[in-house]
Amino acid sequence: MMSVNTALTIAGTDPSGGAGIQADLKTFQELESYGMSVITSVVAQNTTGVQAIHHIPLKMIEQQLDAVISDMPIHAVKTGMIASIEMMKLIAEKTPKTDAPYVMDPVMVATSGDTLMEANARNFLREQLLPLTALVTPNIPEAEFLIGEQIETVEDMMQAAALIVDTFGAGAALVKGGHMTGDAIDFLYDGNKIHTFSSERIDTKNTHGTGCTYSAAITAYLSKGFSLYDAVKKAKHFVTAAIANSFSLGSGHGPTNHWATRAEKVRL
Ligand SMILES: Nc1ncnc2c1ncn2[C@@H]1O[C@H](COP(=O)(O)OP(=O)(O)O)[C@@H](O)[C@H]1O
Ligand SMILES: Cc1ncc(COP(=O)(O)OP(=O)(O)O)c(N)n1
Repeated sequence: MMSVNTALTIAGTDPSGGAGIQADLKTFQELESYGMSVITSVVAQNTTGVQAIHHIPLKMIEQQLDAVISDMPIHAVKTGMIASIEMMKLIAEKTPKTDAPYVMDPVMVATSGDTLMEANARNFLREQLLPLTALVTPNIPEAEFLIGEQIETVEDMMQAAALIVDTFGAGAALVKGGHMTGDAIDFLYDGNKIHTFSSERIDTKNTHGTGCTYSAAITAYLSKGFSLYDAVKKAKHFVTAAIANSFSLGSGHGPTNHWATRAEKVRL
């Protein structure tokens, strides 16, 4: 019998296919981890921004979680958009039961500027959910919120990664440099050491869903048993190729190309 590794995403949706659950499942599939999903919010959005949000009733989120956790093996879990404290409480109660590494993309605001997490839920995320993670993957504004300080330099990014782990209790922190200028540099602090992952900045406006895709790729690699360092290294390659081969679809920030590494014909 063929053995298979599995990854679960708990997140909101993107009907235009570039971000959220859709990006996560595409990424899991590309990286040959069997993808599963629990939907927290249905979001009417596209490359130009968010038009409307419908939160799934709490009971239904719980039933989705129970359905997966009670029946399926889960080798890695990621969360994306979790809008409210009530949803966070549920996830904090249920996900540890999976015993799988937990990757949190602390989605607060979309690139378009639309808010995806209620303001009062941010502190709860930091205080209650963060300590459950194997890895948290904030972009610059999210890292600034988590540490309560501005980030202006690469030294600030490294310090933020260390603070998020040593002070706030995340298992590891990957502070992403997509919002900086110059090369796209990310810093991983694993509790012992800072690791640097760098690529040239690609001149494109098609970056819708980059954060979702990156954290989903890390989750897929962890589900397959790669170390945290190797999972991030391979995922950085995956997201860079996805941005470099992105699609000018829609009239705003187009989506990335989730099959770009397959097209390279290189098995990572
Ligand atoms: N224009 C770009 N060229 C190359 N890499 C980029 C570019 N924009 C973002 N990245 C990379 O994409 C990944 C996602 O980062 P980021 O855009 O900061 O996240 P988010 O989508 O959560 O805001 C990171 O590895 C970052 O360095
Ligand atoms: C449902 C949903 N979740 C997360 C995001 C944010 O996606 P992200 O990859 O952080 O980047 P942008 O799409 O904002 O560029 C989202 N838009 N929708």
